[in-house]
Formats: sequence, C-alpha cells, structure tokens
Amino acid sequence: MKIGIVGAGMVGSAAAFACVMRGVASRIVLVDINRARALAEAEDIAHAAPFAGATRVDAGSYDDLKGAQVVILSCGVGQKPGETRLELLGLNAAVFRDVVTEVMRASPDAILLVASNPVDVMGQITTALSGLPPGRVIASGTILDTARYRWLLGRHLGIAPQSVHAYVLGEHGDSEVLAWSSARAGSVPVGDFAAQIGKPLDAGQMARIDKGVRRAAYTIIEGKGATWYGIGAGLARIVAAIARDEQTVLTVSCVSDVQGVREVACSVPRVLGAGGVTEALVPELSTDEADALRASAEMLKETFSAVPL
Ligand SMILES: NC(=O)C1=CN([C@@H]2O[C@H](COP(=O)(O)OP(=O)(O)OC[C@H]3O[C@@H](n4cnc5c(N)ncnc54)[C@H](O)[C@@H]3O)[C@@H](O)[C@H]2O)C=CC1
Ligand SMILES: CC(=O)C(=O)O
Repeated sequence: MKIGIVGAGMVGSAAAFACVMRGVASRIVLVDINRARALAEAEDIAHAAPFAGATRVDAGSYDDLKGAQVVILSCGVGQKPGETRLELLGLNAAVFRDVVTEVMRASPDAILLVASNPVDVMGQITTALSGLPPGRVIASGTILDTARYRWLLGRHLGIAPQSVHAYVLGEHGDSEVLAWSSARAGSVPVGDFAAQIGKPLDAGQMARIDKGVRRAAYTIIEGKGATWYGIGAGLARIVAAIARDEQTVLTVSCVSDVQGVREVACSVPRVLGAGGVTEALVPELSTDEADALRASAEMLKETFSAVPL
C-alpha cells in the first residue's frame, strides 16, 4: 500500500516511522512546504527501513501522491504551551484550504486521515472541502486519548492496556468524555475489578485518571514542545486497519449524527476497514456521560459552522 503524508514535522514523521516499523506500507511519500525538512525526514526514516521491512520512503511533491490509498494530513501549526487545540483553527483551516485541493487533484481515490488540530473540526472541514463521502475522511479523533485512558487504567489495575476495554468519546480536546460506565477490565466492569483486587477506583482516583488523559498534551507540550510518538503510533494503527481491511473498532472521528447532533465530526467507537469508516457503535453511557457527549458534539458543530469555507 502507498501512503502519502502532507506535513513532515514531528507528527508526520513519527507516523511515517511507525508505519515503517509496523510494515503496513510498501511506499511512503512525505510532502512538506519545507522541502528540505521532508527530504531530511525521509532519508532518516528510510535508514530505519532495513531494520523493519521493505518500505520505500521518499520526499516528493503533490504529484507523487498519485495512487496513494491513504493520505495523512499533519500539516500546519501545533499548540504552544498553554494554548488550546481550538485556538489553532484559523491558521490550520487556511493551510487546509490549499492542501486539500492539491491532494484531491493528485490522489482523488485516497482515504484522507486528518491529524492536524483541532482534529475534529479539521476533519469536518476536510470532508466539506474534498467532497468525499464522510466515511472516507477520518480524523484521528480520540484514538490517542483512548490509548492514554487505557494506559492509566491498566497501570492502576496492574493489567496490560490491551486488556482494558474503555473509550474516550467526543472532542479530541478539553470537552472530551471518558466513558467510565462501559469501561471493562477483560469482561469485568473496571470498578468491580478494582474493588476485587483491593485498589478501588474512588472519586479521587477517577479524577486523577481524568486529568491524566485530558491534560496529557498540555503537560507534554510544557516539557518538550509537542507530542508525537503516541499519535504517530495511533495513525499507523489506523493505516493498518485500512491496509488489512480489519473491520476493527477504534475511536476515530468522522462526520455523522452523534447523540442527537446532526452531521458533526467527533469520536465514538467506529468500524474501520479498507473502505474507511462503515459503522458507528452507540456506546452504553450514564446520563451524565450522554449529556457531556452531546455538549461536546454541539460545541464542535457550532465551531465548524462558524468556519468560512
Ligand atoms: N490528532 C492528534 O492527536 C495530534 C495532533 N497534533 C497536531 O498535528 C499537527 C502537526 O503537529 P507537529 O507535527 O508537531 O507540527 P510541526 O510544526 O512539527 O509540523 C508541521 C509541518 O507542517 C508543515 N506545513 C505547514 N504549512 C504547510 C503547507 N501549507 N503545506 C505543507 N506543509 C505545511 C510545516 O512545514 C511542518 O513541517 C498540529 O496541528 C498538532 O496540533 C499533534 C499531536 C497529536
Ligand atoms: C497535541 C495533541 O493533540 C495531543 O497530544 O493530544
């Protein structure tokens, strides 16, 4: 499978590296307005390929995206310390107006995978600009937040994050919703499992996990300027689901009706395969969680509606 990546900064290059290490692509093309950066990242990542598989990695132009099955959009700007994701909207929407046109010209059959923030709104903008069916424009949404949630729950419970089945829903951002009521350790509700092993999930512990998920990006950006490994791995996981037509369930964002809000991009668990997103699962939620998910979706819809296209 051929993958294009527009935006060869930290996120784009981490995604390329993770795709190489997973062996999900035969070819990766990096495109960036900063051609020297794309060339340097492509060469550096290509040097990892002999340790992994047979992926060819190059820098290129938009024309070189021809035939790509997935194009990752990780271009634009990231948050500075203390800045919210939503504050990036004006700058990144302007970047996407040009980039999406170029990508569609070169690679009209590709699935578009949006990473740039605010990722849900950028995904809905990309859907509108591209004219593609909603399931073929996927934003990474809360795939990263869900990983953070599973990692923190796994650490508390002393089990592998892969054995934690729990989702973060709604915005990839401050209004996101940690779904506690449906969270399971194996097949056991996390609260019951925690009580059984003598490590109760009390209100204080739940608040610490909530903060650890919701504030993770702010803390990491404060310490090292940006985040990239987690999202790089998450993007490669999405690419693998498409490449292998897995029909796997991941919390990604695409335009659909969510919790009574019409045509909004935000995350719920969705089924993902070679054709993109095909189904959304209706999660089991408490009344408070359902209200918070509706509020998150309403905020995202309002934010998108105010963007001039
Ligand atoms: N979805 C998620 O979970 C995450 C999203 N992000 C977001 O990903 C985006 C990228 O972050 P980083 O890679 O850290 O930023 P970065 O600044 O390292 O890379 C951005 C790249 O985009 C390029 N670029 C800018 N305008 C362009 C244009 N018109 N055409 C082509 N390339 C262009 C820049 O030259 C730069 O190389 C940000 O919006 C950030 O907030 C970051 C982490 C997680
Ligand atoms: C930057 C960002 O969106 C994250 O790490 O969650």
